Amino acid sequence: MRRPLIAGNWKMHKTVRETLDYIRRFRDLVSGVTDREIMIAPPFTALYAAGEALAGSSIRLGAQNAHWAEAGAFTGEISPVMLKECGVTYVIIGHSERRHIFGETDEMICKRLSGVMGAGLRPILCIGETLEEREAGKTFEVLERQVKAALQGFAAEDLRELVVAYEPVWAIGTGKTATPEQAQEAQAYVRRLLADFGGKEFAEGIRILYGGSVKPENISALMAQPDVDGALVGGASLDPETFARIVKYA
Ligand SMILES: O=C[C@H](O)COP(=O)(O)O
Repeated sequence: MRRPLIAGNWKMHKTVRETLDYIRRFRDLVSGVTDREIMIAPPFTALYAAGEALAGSSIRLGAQNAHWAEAGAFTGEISPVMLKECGVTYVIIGHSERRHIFGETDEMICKRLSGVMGAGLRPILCIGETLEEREAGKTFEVLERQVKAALQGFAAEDLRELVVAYEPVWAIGTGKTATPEQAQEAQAYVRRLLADFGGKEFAEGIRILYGGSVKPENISALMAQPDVDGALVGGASLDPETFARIVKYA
């Protein structure tokens, strides 16, 4: 049985002070929740303070990206070791905004994944097709390319902590959520790709999240799908009350 993971990706939102206010309210709102894992990923600048504010709580801290090296001449990048020091557990890798706005390639994403794994952190690998690719009937082809490229060179036994997030690009920040059936179809396919990579047992143990305009109103129907093991929530994770409602979906 895969334990659900409800993760909030704040993107480039919230100062340190706003992060601390949020955590104070959010901790109380989700204090009774034990049957699912919760994660928030504030911007880098707020991670250290967030890590301290989350001490003693079961809410996990996430980062929105990581470089593959421990240290070096990589202006503007943050290493997995630095994130670990802040109390980070999960790292989002290959988010569509990194791929499409900042030109991150499948090759870079594979290297970032390796840095994250090497530091003992848990990667959340984001994949997903654009609207154009979906309309051209290329969804499965894109997912296959992204999964294979990211996992190239890894052994399945090293990837037991991997989380995959299926985020159709057309559903991100658009208010246009994939239907539960669309999410299930794509995520069942991703699980088949994972089985091809590391065997059925490996694939059955990997959590696959859905991301793209998740809200309190649509989370339950998405979570009812057999291959939807959680959610990666953007906009609706910015308000603690709204995110707590998503976390507490029935
Ligand atoms: O990482 C989160 C996704 O990009 C979804 O964002 P959204 O919930 O604002 O559509």
